[in-house]
Formats: sequence, structure tokens, C-alpha cells
Amino acid sequence: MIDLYIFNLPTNNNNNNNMNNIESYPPVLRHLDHHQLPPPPNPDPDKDPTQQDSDPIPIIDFSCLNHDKSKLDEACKDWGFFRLVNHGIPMTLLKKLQEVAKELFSLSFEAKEGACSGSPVSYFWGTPALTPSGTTTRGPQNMNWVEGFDVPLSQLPHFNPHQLPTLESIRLPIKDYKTHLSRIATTLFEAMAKNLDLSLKPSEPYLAENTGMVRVYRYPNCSDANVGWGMEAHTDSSVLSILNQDDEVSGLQVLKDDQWLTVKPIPNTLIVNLGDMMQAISDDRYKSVTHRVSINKHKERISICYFVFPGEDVAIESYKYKPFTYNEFRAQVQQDIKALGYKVGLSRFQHHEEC
Ligand SMILES: O=C(O)CCC(=O)C(=O)O
Ligand SMILES: [Fe+2]
Repeated sequence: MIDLYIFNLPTNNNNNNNMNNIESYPPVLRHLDHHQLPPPPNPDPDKDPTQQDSDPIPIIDFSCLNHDKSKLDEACKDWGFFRLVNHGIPMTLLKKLQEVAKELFSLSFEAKEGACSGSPVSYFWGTPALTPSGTTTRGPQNMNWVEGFDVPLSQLPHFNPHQLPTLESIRLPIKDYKTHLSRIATTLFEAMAKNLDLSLKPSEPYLAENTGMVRVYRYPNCSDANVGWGMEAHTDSSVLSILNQDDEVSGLQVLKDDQWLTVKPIPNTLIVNLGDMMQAISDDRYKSVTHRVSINKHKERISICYFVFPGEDVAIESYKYKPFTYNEFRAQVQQDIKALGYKVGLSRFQHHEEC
């Protein structure tokens, strides 16, 4: 199987991952301090989560979902967040995705932008889904310090490898990854629906695989004081989000009982978080969890995130919220970001909107 993931990686004159490659940043951000600080000599295990043996995040064993339903139910109610083990994705594939992503991000900004023009993939800096866009021309203030590729999974068969040779290295492993993601998301969602006693109509999918998208992120290391978060605190708009995060570099933090907890990077595990659509579908019994990503001064962090949504025109019916479709939700989020500069989210659809 390993051979499947050996491709010609994009070549780059300055392709040394231990160095910061200035060309990989947009011109407006190239003046910032990109030097990698040397790692601290003796990391303090209390401050550095990568040095800790574990974290309190609930662990769900995918191979035992049917035997231990209550564990999943508790994780969804109390946390809206869990670590998934025994998920059946080969470790070689998870690692391959990380490696090709790293290679791709080390290309020049212009090459990355050029590779995506006229393609179904979009390339961005900052977080257009959370904050007003235009970050690559505005500079680092108020910008989320992250770059990424947005890959709509339904479009994968329509990529033209000759037109998009640079993206071919990542398209192939994503194609295999997609099959696993659909299997995992569907099984998890069905187990959650059972726990919630939801009667699902197959014709009106609350989890529509064709809506799935993968976002591949790089959070460059940065020691510049002007730069704040990799991704500021937010909830996801999805039903479920499944994250393949860097094996070594931490950054993801989750809000639990008003405390921010850092999620330890553990190889061969996935992080699952519930999004706004799942909270609405469950009538607030399950939580759309607030999370954020911090920047590491010493090392860049790669993460590969899968989001799946309801069918665009499927009405979500619940007691707490007025019926709404994902299309309406997304339009409202975009409108709020434009008018207010931030996402308001589910409270917009409550029967009595909170002030
Ligand atoms: O990169 C991560 O660890 C999390 C990304 C995330 O929260 C998001 O894309 O919504
Ligand atoms: Fe998120």
C-alpha cells in the first residue's frame, strides 16, 4: 500500500523544512520575523503539552462504537469533542498527507496561488470563513496566522492533473482519505443519531457526503508580537469536523468549563469536533464546541481538517430553533462577517434571538 503514496513531490529551490522559506509567504508578510527560534533547552512539561503523557480529552474507540454507546453520548454532551482511535485509516496515509502538505506549503506564495487559479481548489491566507477577507493585502494585524487550501471533495474527479500538476501530489492521497472520512463520518453520525433517538429520512440528509470539504492548513511559526492567533476562538458550522493534526506540534485548544485546554498531538489518532449543525439537529443536547489555534514560535504546524454539512436545502427542524437550511445559515454567517466582522452563529436562528 505504501507505494500508492509515493509521488513526485513538488520541487522547490529552497525546499528545506527546517528553514523558513520567505518566498512561501505573501509579499506583504515577508518583512515579519520568520526566524525559527531555537527550541527551549528543557521544555517544562507543565507548560508544553507535547511533553505530557496525556490530556483529559475523551477517547472514543471507533471499533467499539456499538458496544459502548454511552461513552460517545457523554463525549458529545459534555465536550462536543473527542479523540478517535482505531479508526482504520492506515498510518502511512495520515503521514503521507502531512508530508505532501508540508512540501506544498514550502512552495512560493506565487506558485501556490498560481496552482489554484481556475481550479476547484482555493488558496487563502487568514480565515475567510471567520473574518473579513483581504488579509494578504492588509498585513498581519487582526489576521489569523494561517494559510490553507480548500478542497471541495465532490470536485476531486474533475481535477485535471495536467492543468494542476502542483496539486496532484495532494489530490491522490486526499482521494483515498475521502473514502475513509465518509465511512467514519457516516458511522459516527448514525451512532449519534441513535443515541439521540432521531428518525432520519434518507431523502433529507442531515449529513450529506457530497457537501464534504477538506481544508489543508499550515500555521507558520512566528515570533512577531504583531501576530496573534493561528485561528481565533470559533465554533465550526459543520455537522462534524474530523482533524488529522500534526504529530509533533501542538496548537489546537478547546474550551471546556471556561478553561482552555491544549490538545496533545498523538500520532495515529484523529480529533473529532461537533459543529453548529449538530448542535441544532440535537436540539442543543450536543455541543458545538469552541476551539482556537495558537501559534508556535519554534515550529510550523500542519493540520488537515474535514468538514461535512447537511444537504444544502434540507430544513433542520428542532424545538429550539426556527427551521432553517444550511444554505440560509451560511448566508447569515457571511452577512454577519461582512457587517459586524464576526460570526454570530446559531443564536440568529433561536426562536427568541438573544440580544
Ligand atoms: O487546524 C486546526 O487544528 C483546527 C482548524 C479549525 O478549527 C477549523 O478549520 O475550523
Ligand atoms: Fe474549527
